[in-house]
Amino acid sequence: MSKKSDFGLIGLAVMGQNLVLNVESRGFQVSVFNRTTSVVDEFVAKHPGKALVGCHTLEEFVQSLATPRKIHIMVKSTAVKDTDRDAVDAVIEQLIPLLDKNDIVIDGGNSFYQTTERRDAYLTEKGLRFIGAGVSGGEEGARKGPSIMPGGPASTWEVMKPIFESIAAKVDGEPCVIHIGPGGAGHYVKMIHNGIEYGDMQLICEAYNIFKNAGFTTDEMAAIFNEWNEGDLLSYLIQISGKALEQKDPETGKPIVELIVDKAGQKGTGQWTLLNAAENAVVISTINAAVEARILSSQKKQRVAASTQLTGPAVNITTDKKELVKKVHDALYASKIISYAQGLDLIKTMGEKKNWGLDLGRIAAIWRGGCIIRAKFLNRITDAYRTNSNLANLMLDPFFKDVLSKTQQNWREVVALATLNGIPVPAFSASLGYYDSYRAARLPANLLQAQRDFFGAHTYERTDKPEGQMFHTEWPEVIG
Ligand SMILES: NC(=O)C1=CN([C@@H]2O[C@H](COP(=O)(O)OP(=O)(O)OC[C@H]3O[C@@H](n4cnc5c(N)ncnc54)[C@H](OP(=O)(O)O)[C@@H]3O)[C@@H](O)[C@H]2O)C=CC1
Ligand SMILES: O=C(CO)[C@H](O)[C@H](O)COP(=O)(O)O
Repeated sequence: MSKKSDFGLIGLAVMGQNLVLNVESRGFQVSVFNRTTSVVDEFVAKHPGKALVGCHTLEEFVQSLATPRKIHIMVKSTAVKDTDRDAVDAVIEQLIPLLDKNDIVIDGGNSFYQTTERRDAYLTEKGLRFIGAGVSGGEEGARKGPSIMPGGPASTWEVMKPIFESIAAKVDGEPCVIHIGPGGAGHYVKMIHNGIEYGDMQLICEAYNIFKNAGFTTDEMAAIFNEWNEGDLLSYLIQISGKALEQKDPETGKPIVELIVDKAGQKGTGQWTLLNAAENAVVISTINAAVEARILSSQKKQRVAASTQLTGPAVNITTDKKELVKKVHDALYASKIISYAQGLDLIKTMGEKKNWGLDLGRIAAIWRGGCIIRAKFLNRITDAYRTNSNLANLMLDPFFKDVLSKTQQNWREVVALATLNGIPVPAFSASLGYYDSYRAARLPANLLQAQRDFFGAHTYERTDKPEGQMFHTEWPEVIG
């Protein structure tokens, strides 16, 4: 073998293959390996003339790479606790004896950030360098330019920067990749990106469900999403929703969306986001609602059985169609802002706790292109944090404050309309509940504190006494 490769990738499934083609297209020679080696042969044969080196063993693969080696692992990740071991660990274990000091191992899969921290410590101890990089954009993004969220030592990032910057999506000439922070910071931010992705998807589905119940045809709904994609809601997920609604089934001629079973899958990143939010006492009610909506959707048999037993109102939506479209647009826009406010609040909280030095403005900027949540309004989020990096909550940025003020009447009407008609809008209403709770100078938690003190002598603070001074009341006995 003459020239050594600049980059190596293990795991030639959909993401791996497309990333390889992307890296190769930027002028790098890439070595590839896959556990099932026939996949290597098929892949290389399918792309004649490209600077690809197909390898049948890991030994051959490692030897084909220039040092320090840059090895990107893109295999199935399933570990959900730092004690779990999965395919990424299996590949790392096989690689370790073959590598030299300072070689770089990158895990580009959707790994849980705590497993990334474990792997980082483990490989560092072995004299190797590790990067846990979240990659978003699906198949198309991987091929044409994803958003990449790498975590790990800044010095290792510097080595990887030329390749990562050349393959990432570009927005206004800026690559959609930055060094997120040390350790598991990159995979952590990717996890929250996915939580936000869940929120966006559920909100779009709730808008669709209202339209459907109001009697809109699938083509009408497609046209609405296509139109929305020209305005404030311009985003990849709105775009693909419009396109999905347009698609007809070749067999029946019916809209394909209406033939798809209403059971949502999920691989885990949304649930991890929920667990992490609970651990850090951060409210992410919109994202929670989105994850739970997928769970309830998957309980199809129970829902079908319950639909014949539990009653609800007959749907009767008489709102003018044009007016309804505007109202739902505003409800979706406002709820989306809340979802991002919550996700970013969680990132901020964890970043501070872990001392990761996260820059929310720069993180929002790399989500503007390449990734699944890419959207026009991420420019506004970027601006908001560039103007005030200490913003307590995205809702308080002047631009978003104004949007929430202007959209809230329609938002409230949509939640009320859906509720009165028995149409579930868990994410729209959770978002509104968050907004109203966050802006309330006084919540009913005073009564809650009284209850706690009543049954458990948990004590409370008083409005007329200094903060931190605790009181207890001798409540009457109620058990006779
Ligand atoms: N699909 C997507 O849109 C996105 C996926 N991701 C993440 O990227 C990673 C790759 O995703 P995707 O391309 O969909 O592929 P999959 O998650 O379906 O993983 C398949 C790949 O993993 C390999 N693999 C599985 N088990 C092992 C093992 N024990 N040892 C070695 N290799 C193994 C397979 O090899 P073999 O061919 O031998 O079975 C194959 O190359 C995942 O972590 C995923 O979560 C991130 C962003 C988007
Ligand atoms: O990471 C991604 C995009 O950013 C993947 O598409 C992810 O697998 C989607 O998650 P889920 O399968 O849980 O819907």
